[in-house]
Amino acid sequence: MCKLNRVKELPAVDMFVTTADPVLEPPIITVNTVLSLMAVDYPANKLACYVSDDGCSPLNYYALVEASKFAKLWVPFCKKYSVQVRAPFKYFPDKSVLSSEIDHSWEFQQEWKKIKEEYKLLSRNIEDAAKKSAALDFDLSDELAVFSDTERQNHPAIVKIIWENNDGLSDGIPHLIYISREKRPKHPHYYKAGAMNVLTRVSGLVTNAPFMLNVDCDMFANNPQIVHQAMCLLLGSKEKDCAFVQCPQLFHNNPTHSLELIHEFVGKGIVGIQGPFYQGSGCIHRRKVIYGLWPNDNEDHEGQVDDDDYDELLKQLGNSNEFIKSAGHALRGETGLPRNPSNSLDVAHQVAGSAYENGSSWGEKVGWMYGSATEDILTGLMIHTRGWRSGYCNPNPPGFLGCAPSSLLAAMIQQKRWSTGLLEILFSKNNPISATLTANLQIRTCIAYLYIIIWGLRSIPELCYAALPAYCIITNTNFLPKFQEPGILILFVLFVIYNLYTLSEYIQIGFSIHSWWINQSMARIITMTSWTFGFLHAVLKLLGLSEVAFEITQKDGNDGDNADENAGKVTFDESPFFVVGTTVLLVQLVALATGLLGLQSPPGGGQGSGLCEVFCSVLVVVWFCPFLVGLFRKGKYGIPLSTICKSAALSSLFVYLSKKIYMV
Ligand SMILES: O=c1ccn([C@@H]2O[C@H](COP(=O)(O)OP(=O)(O)O[C@H]3O[C@H](CO)[C@@H](O)[C@H](O)[C@H]3O)[C@@H](O)[C@H]2O)c(=O)[nH]1
Ligand SMILES: [Mn+2]
Repeated sequence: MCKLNRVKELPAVDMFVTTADPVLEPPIITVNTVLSLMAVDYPANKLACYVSDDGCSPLNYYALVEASKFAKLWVPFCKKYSVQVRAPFKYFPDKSVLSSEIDHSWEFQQEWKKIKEEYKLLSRNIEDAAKKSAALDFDLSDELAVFSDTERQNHPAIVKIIWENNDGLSDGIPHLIYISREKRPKHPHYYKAGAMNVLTRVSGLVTNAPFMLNVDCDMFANNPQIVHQAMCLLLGSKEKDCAFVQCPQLFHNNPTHSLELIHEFVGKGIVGIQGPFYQGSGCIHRRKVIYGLWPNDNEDHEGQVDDDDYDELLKQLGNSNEFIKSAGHALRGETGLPRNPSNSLDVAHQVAGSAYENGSSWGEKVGWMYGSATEDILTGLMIHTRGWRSGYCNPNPPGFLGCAPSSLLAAMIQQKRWSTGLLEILFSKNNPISATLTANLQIRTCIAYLYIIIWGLRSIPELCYAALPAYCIITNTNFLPKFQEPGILILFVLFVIYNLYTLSEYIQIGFSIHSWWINQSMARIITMTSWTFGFLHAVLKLLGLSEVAFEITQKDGNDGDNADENAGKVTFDESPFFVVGTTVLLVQLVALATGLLGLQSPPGGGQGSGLCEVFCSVLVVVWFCPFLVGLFRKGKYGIPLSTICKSAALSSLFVYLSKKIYMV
């Protein structure tokens, strides 16, 4: 355990939650995240929770107001009984808490029941309000009047204090503040990065905590000690050793997600170089680093303030005197006077305005960086580029748990955005290579960044490799040695070693063989579909022909009832991702049928295709099994006829071109 008891007073932490769409991100999810943060084991007067709502949704606001009322029961209950998981949607279904805790008295049982009922009521109220708002029959009471006449992409800034811990009680309930930044059609808003920058500025005015925790709306605090744990790293080392502390992204609805493997076998290695990448959620940043400070800005003058450095930075932060003053405090490590949140509201609206960043360096040198759909990796890279290190916090139980996309389509959209965003970084002037050559990014960290940011490039060779066996079978040629030739042994050994090696990684961390297989198949599908589109999108953006938008991932509601029933079934729609996937499959099927029926072209100069080509083709079919099943299913679990027709046309084109190229 760490030595936080040596610290006289715990520092304040501002906690940020971002949400952007009350349909794709049901408010009850955000509410659970907020409740879990408000209930962490940390003095309540040192915490403030800020929720950014890019959806400008009265429903979200209403849900948070209701949540703040429930928090008055929930937070004391959690602290009194040392509840482990402080997101009610996870806590209440787990009946074992009632039976296993022997010393839990009759009193506990009564309270448990009462609070469970209250949570049910809260969920129901939010659901009812959602139905009304869907029918545009939402009662805009006085409090909600600010939302009238607003459009999602066109509205003034709304900053509202939902709950204020007025008496500064350490065992009270932390402040809860709602922010919907100004949006105007002509002003770019930079998606999540823009939202994070507004959160940074508004919180700078209101509480100005030296540390900022940020989580996505679907990522609840799963370990009530997490803020303490992160502080051990942030306060326990020299500043320059830790610009931010990142908890690995883990998922409550998909514990065997392939990201887990990356954390285990790549992430932990990176920790030993300059520290983990910033992953967008479950991370605590130092405010002054976000304001653009370099590790050596105050190195030589321990305790002394180098005014020139700071003045230079302050110039970049926009033109609100109040905000600059607060940023000055933050950069100098002074806490400033604790303020009453309601006193800062006017300026808060100003810094949440869409024009505030004009002429400043937000998004370029300070704050969350603009220019990539994976703003997290870019922002972390820029911090590492300045020479900072980062810390890794992976307590048991895990600090945060999020929600992985549960449908194939949602995963494909997310992966497309990631691959585009990562390539945007590769193609930008801030890429890791130039960061190593011209700034302070260590060479091994550079390689680690390159390892992930070139993901999207992989789609093209993979598509070629998938096409190759089919091409060979159709044209009766070969790209692999014959079965009886000794050369085949080399390939066979490589194939077996690769698969055994990846399988052993799964087994080492206690995952099943089945999860290995599912992830192998998903990796092939995602690479050939999402990453291809991601790559094309990044190229179009590079050529100035397209803009990259942040398509939000669909999050499932917290009821989880329907989830099990349909688990494992893949749903399809007319999305182009499925056209590519179905085409890859059909091409193999056509090739295999051609081979079986002996319709191949007569062998030319070569030896004709053999068993190895057939094996490769069958392997692709097996990887694309979800599509094969989809061909025969009806309704949403079947591939739509229009998609099959498009894919059939593309496959015919492939066969035609293969024969044509072969003839030439
Ligand atoms: O215009 C926007 C778009 C998104 N978000 C928020 O951004 C977060 C992440 O969005 P999500 O759709 O869940 O994307 P994911 O791909 O699941 O997110 C991962 O990837 C993102 C980009 O790399 C990171 O920002 C996230 O932290 C990381 O969890 C959510 O809280 C959204 O509400 C906004 O606030 N404004
Ligand atoms: Mn997400």
